[in-house]
Amino acid sequence: MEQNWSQLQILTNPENFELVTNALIIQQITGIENLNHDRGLAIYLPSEQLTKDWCHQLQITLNQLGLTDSAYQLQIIANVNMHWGQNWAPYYQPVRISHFMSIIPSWQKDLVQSPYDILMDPQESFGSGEHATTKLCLQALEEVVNHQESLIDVGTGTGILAIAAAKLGVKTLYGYDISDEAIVVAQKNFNLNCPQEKFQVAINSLLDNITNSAEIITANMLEEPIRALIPQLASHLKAKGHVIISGILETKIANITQLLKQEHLAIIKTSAAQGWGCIIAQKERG
Ligand SMILES: C[S@@+](CC[C@H](N)C(=O)[O-])C[C@H]1O[C@@H](n2cnc3c(N)ncnc32)[C@H](O)[C@@H]1O
Repeated sequence: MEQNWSQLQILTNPENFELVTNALIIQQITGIENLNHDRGLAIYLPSEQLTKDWCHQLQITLNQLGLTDSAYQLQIIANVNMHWGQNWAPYYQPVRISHFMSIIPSWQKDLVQSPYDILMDPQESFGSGEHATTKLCLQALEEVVNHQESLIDVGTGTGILAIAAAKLGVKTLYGYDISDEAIVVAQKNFNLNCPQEKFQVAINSLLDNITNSAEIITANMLEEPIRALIPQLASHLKAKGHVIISGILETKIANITQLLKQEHLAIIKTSAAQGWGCIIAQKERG
């Protein structure tokens, strides 16, 4: 039977995006996209799941996180994909990441133009390329990847960063996530894009009990897990290895760079888009 999906739009100012993202993650939602012109954030849920009770619970969570009712507006667009691949299509156009990399919805394979283009099912987990933090990490990967052998992607989500790294030439890829849904989706997307490469994906929080190291570590997560991850980074990075961090607000870049420096990671570059920040840092010594 065909699944009906509805879109929930949370209309609010960009300075509230992190709080709304936190609330959605608490509600077990990871597939979050920015609405055009930064009008707010949107998610998709099976229509029968997107009930008034569900929205009420979200309002309670938003409230607990400090967002008052007047700061946002919820709007439901019912049954957006009556026909899979037709009604989704207006919402998910290819997302241009750089001169030679785009994210293409998996049902529009014919739009793939470059070997670096990535196919994605955007509805599945956070990491469809729509979000500024994912774009910033992908752009950072293009700058950093240069014949390295291995990459660890913490909070892999759809696996999008590991896929991009594999396409850019990294040979051994590891992805970790606390969500079992993400693990399945990441592996599926990886196989769709890079069937010939190896991707070891596992459920794990941060890098707890992980013994392997890599030349690049990517982590696009909220500020709290990023802060918890920073002390672990150096020991999982090979000599002169790079970390790419995003998911933090642009206003928090200075705080996070400070923590990275304390772990002897030198700041190579910071960038920002739509209020979100991204940091590239490098291990100073082996
Ligand atoms: C913002 S999404 C990023 C997805 C993808 N890497 C990207 O760049 O688009 C964050 C992901 O981190 C995962 N996550 C959150 N806390 C985590 C933790 N402590 N350890 C591992 N993964 C975590 C979430 O389940 C989610 O899939």
